[in-house]
Amino acid sequence: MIHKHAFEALDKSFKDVLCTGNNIGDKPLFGGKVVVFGGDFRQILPVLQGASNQDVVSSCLTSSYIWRECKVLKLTKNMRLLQGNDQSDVQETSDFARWLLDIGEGKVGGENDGESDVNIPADLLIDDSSDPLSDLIEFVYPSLLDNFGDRDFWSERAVLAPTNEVVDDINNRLLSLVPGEEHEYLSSDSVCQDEIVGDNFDRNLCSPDVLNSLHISGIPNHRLVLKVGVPVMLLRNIDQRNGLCNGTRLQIVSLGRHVIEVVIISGNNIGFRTFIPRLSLIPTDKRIAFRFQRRQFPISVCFAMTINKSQGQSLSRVGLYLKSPVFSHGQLYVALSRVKSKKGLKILILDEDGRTTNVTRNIVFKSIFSNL
Ligand SMILES: Nc1ncnc2c1ncn2[C@@H]1O[C@H](COP(=O)(O)OP(=O)(O)OP(=O)(O)O)[C@@H](O)[C@H]1O
Repeated sequence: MIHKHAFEALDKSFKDVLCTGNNIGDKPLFGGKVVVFGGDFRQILPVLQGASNQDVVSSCLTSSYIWRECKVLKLTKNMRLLQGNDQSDVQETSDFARWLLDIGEGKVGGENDGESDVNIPADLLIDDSSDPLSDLIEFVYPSLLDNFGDRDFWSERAVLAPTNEVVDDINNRLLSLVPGEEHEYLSSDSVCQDEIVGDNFDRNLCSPDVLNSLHISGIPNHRLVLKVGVPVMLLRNIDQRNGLCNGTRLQIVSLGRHVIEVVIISGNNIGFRTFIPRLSLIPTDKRIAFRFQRRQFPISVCFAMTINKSQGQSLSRVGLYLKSPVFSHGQLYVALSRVKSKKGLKILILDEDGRTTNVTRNIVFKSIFSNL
């Protein structure tokens, strides 16, 4: 979800462009233009590092002066679930849709202050078996080797997990299973020049080895290993008109030295073939005390993806792997609500001892709903 400051900046720009006079208080909101916002406050709220629950809620549109002048209209049908089910499933679909809303609003798991343990129904769980993770992967990607060449097979399925670490493990596991020669692409990392000029910058703190070892959300890893045919996700907006946006899923067609040929497998332009170049990417993570740039292909393997990255996607098969529980508002709801049918969802939950369980954590900052 977008920070309220983005909407407030847009409001002020519209007022500057469309209104006369110097007193901003006299100018109508958005310069008098009607603006339609779309969103779901059950989903993940703005990501603010190190912020308290209250800071996060305060960063939302509902805490802005704009909200006082908004009229709220509510959508009542889950179109995603209506698409993926036939008439025989009406009751099951309606019960599942209601359960999803209850998860999103923190009504499952009894009275709580925003964090609760919820019991997941048995028919959604991967049963205890000798290798439950393999069972989850087999559910999402059945007969992987037989289907490897089929583009449609990759377009509507994913394993989801809360953290990048778990996602990387699953991606590496699946990459090693699929046929084909591995191509390794190493990034070139360097500290941005403006950090160094005229400063007592300690270069030893950020040697190439240190920079290469950084794993940062939204930035491809230093070492990117790919094979022809694997699904990858684009990590930057490259060409929105042709459907090449942050989050678009692609399949590798060929692996060159300087460019990678891909075909789009999700979004508006499925089937479009194009080339992805290396880009210089600068992380915005405030936990890193200096600015550096990584020159790398802006893609990551996406057999598995983080729950945050899955926002906006509609999938026919989802395997939710909760090796550790979710850690922020809306993540469980987003993960569970990506599927087009209940049949397309399986969940594997591990407890602290690594044993399968049916209980997991749900986090809902309930104060976000107070202004709606
Ligand atoms: N009016 C409609 N008729 C038929 N299908 C629809 C309609 N509206 C949405 N859908 C389908 O429902 C799915 C979800 O739509 P969309 O991604 O626009 O919703 P959303 O509110 O952005 O979802 P989310 O925020 O949960 O990602 C899509 O597969 C879309 O094709």
